[in-house]
Amino acid sequence: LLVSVQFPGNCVSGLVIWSKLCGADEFTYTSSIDHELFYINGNRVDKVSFCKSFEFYYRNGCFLDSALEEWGRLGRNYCGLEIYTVQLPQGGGRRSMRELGTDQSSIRMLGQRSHRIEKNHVPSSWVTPTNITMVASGMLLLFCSFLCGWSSSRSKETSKSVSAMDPNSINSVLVPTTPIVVPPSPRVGPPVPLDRIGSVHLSMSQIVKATQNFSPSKIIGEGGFGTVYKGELQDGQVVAIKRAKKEYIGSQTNFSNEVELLTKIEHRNLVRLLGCIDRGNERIIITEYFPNGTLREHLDGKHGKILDFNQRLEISIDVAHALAYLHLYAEKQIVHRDVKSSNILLTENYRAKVADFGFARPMEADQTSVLTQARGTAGYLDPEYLRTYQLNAKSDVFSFGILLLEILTGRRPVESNRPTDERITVRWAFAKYNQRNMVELVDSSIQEEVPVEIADKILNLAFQCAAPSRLWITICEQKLVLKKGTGLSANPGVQFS
Ligand SMILES: Nc1ncnc2c1ncn2[C@@H]1O[C@H](COP(=O)(O)OP(=O)(O)OP(=O)(O)O)[C@@H](O)[C@H]1O
Repeated sequence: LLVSVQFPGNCVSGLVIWSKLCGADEFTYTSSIDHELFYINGNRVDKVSFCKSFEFYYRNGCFLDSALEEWGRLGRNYCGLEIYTVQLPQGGGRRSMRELGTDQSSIRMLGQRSHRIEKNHVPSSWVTPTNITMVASGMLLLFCSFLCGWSSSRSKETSKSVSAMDPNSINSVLVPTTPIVVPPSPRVGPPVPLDRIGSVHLSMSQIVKATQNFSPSKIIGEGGFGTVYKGELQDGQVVAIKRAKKEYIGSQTNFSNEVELLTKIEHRNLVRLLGCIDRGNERIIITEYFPNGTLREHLDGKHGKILDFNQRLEISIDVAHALAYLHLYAEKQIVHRDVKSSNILLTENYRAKVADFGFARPMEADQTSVLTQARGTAGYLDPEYLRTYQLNAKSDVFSFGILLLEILTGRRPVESNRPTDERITVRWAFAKYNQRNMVELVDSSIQEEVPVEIADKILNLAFQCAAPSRLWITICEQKLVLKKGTGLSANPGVQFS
């Protein structure tokens, strides 16, 4: 939901947004003859940060048409975005502040220039402890590790996004599908030599040989920051070789630092780093190879066979175990920052391996959160992290909640081709859940019957994890930890307590 506010004097305007996905933020702009000032939640920010945040919210459909229209009418389109708004028929979709106030939200005036929605962000049904005894024999979160060097390429200030326009929709938005990066933060740790890291020590010429000189026929995937090749080593071992694009190789890379960190991490649900090369213009990571591809590909039906419900539960548990390891048991706590279905690789037996640690961030002992640039992928990003840049493990918990919804529904976190009110999966699912419409919630491609009580528990957990406030995410996180070794069972109906 979004409320647009015009302030007196024609020189100040603001946007206040609230949504389950996006959280609450106030965007304020002031101008006088010789300067412009930008604020987010009352804090002065530079124009670049302001526009990046604004753009993110806009692209995720967090703004309501009426507010954008107001913003545009005031001539506040400073961020170079083309704002699309379409009048809804019969007045639907235009909601005034007053309407919002009577519609579950109460609005508190914080002063002439500042309005904030004080709605209880989490519907009460999300937080009833008895609702969820659930989950997770390891639905603990947070994963681990490695993919060393991606960090390096990603530590550069790159903001890559793929735009998907849906001109037929009520409110066309641009949806970034690859990781977004907001302002930079200092990196930690000195670089270390990489030569002997991992169990596979290859020279560049051996890599060239294993990939047939990076032959296009050996490409198994393309990410935002590099190309992944299938490589066959001299001893017959098949590996995945990820080669960073040249444009992401910079001098300030912390590639080696991260490699060193990630090699200390080992868990059966984490993709194993086998080796790295950081020489000249090359940043290469060698990992285990998984012929079964990514979870997202399976949810999209790209591998033919559809994942059954049991397999989906196993995968959820595996990811939870991986995250629990990263957050609780690794030498240093590690926040992955990019938990998503396309970063979950599947083994031949459909067990999950969390991959892609390019954004992963180690936390120092006793450090509960760290101020850092917002990184991750749209749709999976913890709104509080986005708002405050304070990163902690709860951001991964949030992403895990979104992932659970993906696994159960088969939908992507943001479905840009659907009608506006169905586009954000967590909102859509929560609405259906409140209507007790379980049939529509469960992926229709699942052939077997899904026990309603199990689907209910998964959803309940997902909503607690993907709550807009960390207060509620904490509840989810604690439950997952307390429930370690119990709860979610891959054998539906037997042990899902
Ligand atoms: N170890 C692996 N085994 C098999 N396939 C892999 C492996 N690693 C990556 N891939 C394939 O390569 C694709 C690209 O992976 P990569 O990690 O570079 O990008 P991504 O995570 O999809 O995108 P981004 O890096 O932009 O988030 C994956 O989607 C997957 O299909």
